[in-house]
Amino acid sequence: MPLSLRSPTDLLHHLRSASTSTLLAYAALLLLAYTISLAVYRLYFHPLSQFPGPKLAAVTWWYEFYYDAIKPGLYWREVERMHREYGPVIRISPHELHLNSPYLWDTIYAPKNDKWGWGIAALGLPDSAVGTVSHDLHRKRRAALSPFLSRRAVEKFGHVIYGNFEEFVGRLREARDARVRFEERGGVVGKTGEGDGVDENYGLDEEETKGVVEMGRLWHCLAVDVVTEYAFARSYGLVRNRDAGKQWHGMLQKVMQNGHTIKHFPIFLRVRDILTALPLAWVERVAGEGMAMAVRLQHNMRAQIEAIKAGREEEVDALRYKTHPTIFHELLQSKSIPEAEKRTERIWQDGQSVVVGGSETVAKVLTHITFHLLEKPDVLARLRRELEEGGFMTQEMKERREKPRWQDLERCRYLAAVVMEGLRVSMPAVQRMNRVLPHTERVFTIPDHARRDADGRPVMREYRIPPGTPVSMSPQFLHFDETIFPEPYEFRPERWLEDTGGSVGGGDPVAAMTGGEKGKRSLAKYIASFGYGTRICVGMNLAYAELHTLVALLFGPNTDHGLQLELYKTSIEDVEFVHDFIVGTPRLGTKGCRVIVR
Ligand code: HEM
Repeated sequence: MPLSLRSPTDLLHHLRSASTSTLLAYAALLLLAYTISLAVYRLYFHPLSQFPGPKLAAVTWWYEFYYDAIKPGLYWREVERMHREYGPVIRISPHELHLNSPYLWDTIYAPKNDKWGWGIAALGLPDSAVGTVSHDLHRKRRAALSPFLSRRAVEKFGHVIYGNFEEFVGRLREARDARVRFEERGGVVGKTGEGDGVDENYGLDEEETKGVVEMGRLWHCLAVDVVTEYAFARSYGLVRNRDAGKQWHGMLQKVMQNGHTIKHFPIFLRVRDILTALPLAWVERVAGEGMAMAVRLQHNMRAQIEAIKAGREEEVDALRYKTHPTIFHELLQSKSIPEAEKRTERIWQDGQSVVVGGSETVAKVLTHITFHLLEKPDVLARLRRELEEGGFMTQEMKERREKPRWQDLERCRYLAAVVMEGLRVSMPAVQRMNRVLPHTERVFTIPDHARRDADGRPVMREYRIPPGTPVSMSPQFLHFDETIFPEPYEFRPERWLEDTGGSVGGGDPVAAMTGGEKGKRSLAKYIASFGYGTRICVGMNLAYAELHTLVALLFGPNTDHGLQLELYKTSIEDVEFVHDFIVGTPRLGTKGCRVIVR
């Protein structure tokens, strides 16, 4: 019988009397109609409909999800392909434009633009400075954080880096001894190819017992130890505790790999909340020791904050700061934020962001530098020569067995160049940096390399970005842009010495990067490893102090550990960035940057 509905009451009556299968059919039809109209809207009527890009990416988030989560971490490659086909401004999802032009970084990141809430929700730290969407609120939160990480503050903490480095050297010595013992039993570890005593089928752990060290993990543990001692006045001790380091590092790799899935389905963040609420023994059983350590860190931070607030941290050993005030003392005393901003539930998030922000990033750069120095003996030799001849250690310092100071080391131009090149190639932060453009149209004119004029020059094009549009840019496109860094895949520190703007070795590297020193921003302004503009990394001073000092301590001629590293079955494919798991990650299945110690 044909359906005749004359009023909404008829419709309701009809639905009430309809069978389940009819209702399901109606629901499916409705869903189909909604999907089709949404697709039509996004393709033809959406404010971004005029921008080029694959139709599927404009219609649905699943396009991005596929490359992010299934491929995984390869959407950046697809975005790179889209730029080649469609030009410098493209639509990469229903709501987001991606821009690729070295000339737009200041335009997008220097103004007071907000972050895009969707883009940073996966971090799970909405009340930390880094997770704050609003520009104005972020300014206050950052002002409270900055003094703790200022240059002056960092200069006083050289001993934190040296102390933890000693533990690191201890681990390298253990590895050397393990190799010697293994070889004494007739095994062979080294670049011997055929007949090598370490079987390719061995896992990393088995290799470790024969003296092979995966430097990515060891640097990571050291970076965690330094940043936790700096921020919470007690080192997490991952270098010393090999198993804990392994668990923690493994957990973090998984969290980073799942970052994109959480971005698309933030509901998974609730799993973290549930885990935090469970007893630690259960967390360990359900999610492993690494996750239990992360939850324990959260509990400790909360307890430390509460104890400081109540003035009773001296009473409990586990909460007492051993050597210096913690990041939480700084935040609780800050005049830059009102009392409401000092609630425990907010400031532990700043504590967490410092651990997350200051560990794998630092480790990634150090791992790349390690690989390239060991792979290029001429670069290593030049570095050692310049450190030797630069006068960074006086005779008295050597006699007193003192360590070189960061303030002095950063004057070594070649060391600074090695660090800058490490920052460029290692891609410690590869995620798209989102900003929402303000509520007025933005217009800019840039070259479109996908279209050429009769003389082969890129055509200049004007782009009008609708108000309120989320836009993003990716550091990897900047760092490997051959118009700025010729032969971009070559690790060539010399390019920084040729830089007429003198980006390196002339003093404060942070000032050089942020344009604080007039005339010192030529090449450095094309480095976005630390982010860019108003949200640039607040931990840069500590990062540079670690990078300069640790490279000089491990590879320089003035230190007394007497150890020599040699790459072990490691090629560029084991370190170079392939997957965007928030930090740049090499091919899946690699055993990482492995060395043996002599
Ligand atoms: C080579 C080392 C490092 C790299 C490559 C790096 C990279 C970055 C990047 C890309 C951002 C901006 C994120 C965004 O736009 O949302 C950032 C922010 C941040 N970093 Fe770092 N970082 C490094 C070292 C550190 C260290 C050592 C610390 C802690 C002591 C730290 C703490 C932070 C914090 C707290 C923020 C948030 C700043 C804000 O939103 O105002 N980072 N970092």
